[in-house]
Amino acid sequence: MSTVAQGQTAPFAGTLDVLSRILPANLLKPRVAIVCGSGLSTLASSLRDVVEVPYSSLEGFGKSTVEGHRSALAFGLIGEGKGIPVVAMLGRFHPYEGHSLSTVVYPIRVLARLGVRDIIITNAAGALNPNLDVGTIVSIQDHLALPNLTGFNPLLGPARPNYPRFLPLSTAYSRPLRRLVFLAAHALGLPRDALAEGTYAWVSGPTYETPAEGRYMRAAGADVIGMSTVPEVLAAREEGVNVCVLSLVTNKVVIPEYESVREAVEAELAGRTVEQAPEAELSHEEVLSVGQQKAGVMKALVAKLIELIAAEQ
Ligand SMILES: O=P(O)(O)O[C@@H]1C[C@H](O)[C@@H](CO)O1
Ligand SMILES: Nc1nc2[nH]cnc2c(=O)[nH]1
Repeated sequence: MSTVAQGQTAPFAGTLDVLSRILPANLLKPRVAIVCGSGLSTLASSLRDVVEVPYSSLEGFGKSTVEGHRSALAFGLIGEGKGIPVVAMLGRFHPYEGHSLSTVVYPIRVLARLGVRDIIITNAAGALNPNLDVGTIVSIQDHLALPNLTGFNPLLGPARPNYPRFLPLSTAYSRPLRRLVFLAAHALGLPRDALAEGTYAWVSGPTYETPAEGRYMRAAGADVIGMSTVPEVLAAREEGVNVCVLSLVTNKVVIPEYESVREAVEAELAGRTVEQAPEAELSHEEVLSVGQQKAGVMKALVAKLIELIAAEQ
């Protein structure tokens, strides 16, 4: 197995050939794809008649090395009767793992070639908007990607036949799919504040934000922040696939008011004590544990959304 270097011709024929030999006919042409974010691989447990294909058997696929991500595609059916064929990526690739941007988006391009028309991309994210509580699902309506604006973009490279040179992104997050997300939440009877709308900021990671960085991204208009998703959105749009992104808020980004250590020391020297707020630090364990605890609502929402997508055909 080799991954896809920037500028290298992607090995689609080999990947598709392996899949066509492994999968039964009713699973080979999935209509909808799900990308499972950190701690969210249980989203695929709504599928039945599942066939799992490890990434290690697929040329061009990398290995997910982040805890909470599995290295396999799961093909299966959702819904009653004949069912809707769906494929789930049980884990994704992040650039901070050392994967090239071409490897990060290669699975998305493969899914498009299998016939996927709608992709539901999920992630675990930190809330910058103080009104978003942990456990809220945010339907993403836009993104803010400093890496894209400063030269780290999966679409960089020579123009290719049949692909737009300048991809417009003003409608990247499908309004028809966002409508169905809110209808799905209504059908499930979710409380109003379980689902919000907002803008996702993409950062490369693997460091979490400093307070100043968090404050900056919030001031720039972002509601949640994470280390994935946007490269996948770009590749999906370039392939002509409709995109829906759901972020699960696993933590609030810590943006404290600065407390002066100088004033605390001066008070101490003067024999007074000054109360200082406890300092907080985020960990991936916290992200995963919240993701796993709250995955149930996300799973129900994604399954209902897929049923509504199929019903609109
Ligand atoms: O793959 P996602 O975006 O769900 O994972 C988030 C972002 C980082 O990869 C990781 C940080 O805890 O979780
Ligand atoms: N950058 C970033 N990614 C996250 N993924 C989950 N939580 C966070 C966060 O607070 N910041």
